[in-house]
Amino acid sequence: MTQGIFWFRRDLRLADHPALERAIQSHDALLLVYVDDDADGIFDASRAWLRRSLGKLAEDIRARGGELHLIAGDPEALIPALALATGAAAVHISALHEPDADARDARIAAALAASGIAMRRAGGRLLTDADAVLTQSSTPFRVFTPFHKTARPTWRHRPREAPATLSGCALPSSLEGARTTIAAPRPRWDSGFWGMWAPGEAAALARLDDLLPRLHAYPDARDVPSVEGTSRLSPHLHFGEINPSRIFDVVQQHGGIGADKYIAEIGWREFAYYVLHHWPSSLNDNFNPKFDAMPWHHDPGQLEAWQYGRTGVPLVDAGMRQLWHEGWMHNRVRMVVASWLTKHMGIDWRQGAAWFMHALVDADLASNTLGWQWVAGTGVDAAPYFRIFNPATQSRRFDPQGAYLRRWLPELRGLGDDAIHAPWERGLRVPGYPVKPIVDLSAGRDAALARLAALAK
Ligand SMILES: Cc1cc2nc3c(=O)[nH]c(=O)nc-3n(C[C@H](O)[C@H](O)[C@H](O)COP(=O)(O)OP(=O)(O)OC[C@H]3O[C@@H](n4cnc5c(N)ncnc54)[C@H](O)[C@@H]3O)c2cc1C
Repeated sequence: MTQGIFWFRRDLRLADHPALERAIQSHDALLLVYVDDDADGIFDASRAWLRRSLGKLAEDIRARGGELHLIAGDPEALIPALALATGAAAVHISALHEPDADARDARIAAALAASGIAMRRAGGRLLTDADAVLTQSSTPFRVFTPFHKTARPTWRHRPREAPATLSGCALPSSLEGARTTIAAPRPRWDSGFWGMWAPGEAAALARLDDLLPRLHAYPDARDVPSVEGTSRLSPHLHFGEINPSRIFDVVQQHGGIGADKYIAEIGWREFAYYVLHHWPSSLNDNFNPKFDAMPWHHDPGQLEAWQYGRTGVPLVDAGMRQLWHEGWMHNRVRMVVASWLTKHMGIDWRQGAAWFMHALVDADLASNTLGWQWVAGTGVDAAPYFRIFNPATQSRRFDPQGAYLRRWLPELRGLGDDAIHAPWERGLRVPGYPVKPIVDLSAGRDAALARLAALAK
């Protein structure tokens, strides 16, 4: 009988799971484990998600006769120890496609190999082979559209049913001391999340089903923050509760208006991982080094006003409060709040990205970094720095009746449909809300352009 280990990470599902399928085919007995490593890049809001997602996965595994063991500690020590204690022939994983995590996996693979144990890595998080999708001169793409045109024809989906049964291997007694549970946040700041979210594979598949009848409206509705115009699949994708190949396949088969636009957004996620793969330093460094000399503004007070939705700019404040209450923010509003922070307030994109990583349930190194560098104008793709969103104009355009603003800023509910976008323009004073924006809109824009001009010299 051969023993194997399946190490779950951000692939918390049972269907469409190439690594799990291979592990089941390779061994008679499979120990299923999740290692809770606080240094694993799982930040606060997403940790609340993780806790519930693991609970659902454990239930799904139990229903098939198996057991998911949750242990805490450093995987570099625990995985080899577990493999030795169980006499495993191989440890199976899905690739994470993040520079630090991949380097750690390579070290674990080397440690296992030294004991004659294999580490078997499969895909399942992405559709694109980053090393195979290149320009005609064999260099990586720097711009989304040609990347997407080249990558999309290579995307494939091979449906895989969830296994009907799973074996229930016990945790070796030498590792009993590492057994853990993930505690609920204290205080329960996440309580607002769960009216909106249901972590787990079944809920991810239900979200995909829910999208299909709305797909025809997606190209326009995706920009309107007051309606459910998008799929809200991002945290499910982040935790691997659904394989993006399934989404691609289902949406492509459904077809019609909206399918291509939706698939292009899945393409942006692919592009984010592609950029991270080819330029791993873009996690911390400006993609364009010209911006290294940017004189970012250091102002903890202003940063905090942005974080807690007290800038006096309704669309920015509504977005930041949605983020705090739901652990998620609409994409259009993410762009506006990020532009406001980096351009009008002149604060380094890395500070905004760090707050998002803390507060988003879909916090994802690749997509978050690409999003911030794109909006800040320091990144890949043709998004110039001098593109500066006017938050009042954006608000009037994408939330004309102020429905989104009224939802998240109850203090402004009594204002008229136009005044609510920029109360200061009419000298309106609303108790409990800033009298004017923390940075004047046109002065902030001029200052941002002046910083750019100084860089160009
Ligand atoms: C500053 C900034 C930070 C961001 N941080 C993150 C993040 O940490 N995690 C994250 O998943 N997305 C991030 N995004 C991208 C995007 O805002 C979210 O993916 C999207 O809002 C999720 O909602 P949805 O699932 O309803 O999207 P839908 O419109 O339904 O799109 C479907 C899927 O496509 C992918 N997608 C859509 N837009 C993008 C995009 N611009 N970049 C990458 N993938 C995209 C997501 O996986 C999404 O779930 C960020 C964008 C910006 C501007």
